[in-house]
Amino acid sequence: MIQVENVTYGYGDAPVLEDISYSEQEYGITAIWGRNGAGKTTLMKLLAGHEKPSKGKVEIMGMAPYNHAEAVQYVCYMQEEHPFSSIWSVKDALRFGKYYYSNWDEDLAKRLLKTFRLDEKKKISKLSKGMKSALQFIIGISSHAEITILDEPSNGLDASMRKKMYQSLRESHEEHPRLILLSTHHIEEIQPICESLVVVHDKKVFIHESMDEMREYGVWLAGEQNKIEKVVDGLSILEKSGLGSRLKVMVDVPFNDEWKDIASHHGLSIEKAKLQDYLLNKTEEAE
Ligand SMILES: Nc1ncnc2c1ncn2[C@@H]1O[C@H](COP(=O)(O)OP(=O)(O)OP(=O)(O)O)[C@@H](O)[C@H]1O
Repeated sequence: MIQVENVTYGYGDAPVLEDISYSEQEYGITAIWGRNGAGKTTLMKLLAGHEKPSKGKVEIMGMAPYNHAEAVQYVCYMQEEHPFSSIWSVKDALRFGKYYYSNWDEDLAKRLLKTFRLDEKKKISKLSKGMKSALQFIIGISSHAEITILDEPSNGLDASMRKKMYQSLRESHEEHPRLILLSTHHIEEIQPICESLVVVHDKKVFIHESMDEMREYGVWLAGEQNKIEKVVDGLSILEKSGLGSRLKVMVDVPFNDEWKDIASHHGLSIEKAKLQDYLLNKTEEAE
């Protein structure tokens, strides 16, 4: 569905993404995570055909999306601050969605307006940041586009609205499976509804893994310093803190029965690290 081969792209001389290769061949929800300025939006723009790679090849359904109407008909790309016309109302934006996306689900759009308490008559220019995000999300998800790309859909939404968003996303995807790519800084919250994870870091697609796999990684071990040092010898330590003779370390291993047995055997406490903390450490380690 998506094929990126040896792509380099930058806005000036320095590349933002360099020689990246990445593909998605199955339906599912993929979260794209990375530090500020890592290049998530840039990757999404390349996929949506808004930018042309300086080197390499981007393909959507076997076609290069840049300046290619046939290819982009499969794509709905909702930018972070989507440039709606300032005179449009919410209703106008939905009318645009209905006109533009051939698989548009009007019932879903209407239902989601109620879920997010959006008034159809309200001018988009008068919406709060969170309400605008909700509108963009509603259009993105109601498009039923084969490839739906959402840039920071939860931007500005409060915790309760984010919860509603994740739930609607999962339900809609289960009813109409498709490929949904979304960038996020709320990885901890969104990971339960995602099939896979892409991490953009250091100009590369640094990680592309199934979420089931990623959820397992990152283990906190705590206990007596000498015991910890013995157990983690030769392993990748992602974070370390100590107090007196006690040590706490995050290790780059899976949280599984084997590690629970090792910890119990050495009298150490063991805990799963949060995915967000694990990724922050992994990307720091790689710097
Ligand atoms: N239109 C532009 N002109 C020049 N530089 C740009 C432009 N858009 C992005 N950049 C630069 O490209 C880099 C990647 O930006 P991008 O928006 O893709 O990152 P991001 O991962 O989406 O970041 P964030 O999480 O902060 O939204 C940054 O250094 C940014 O300053």
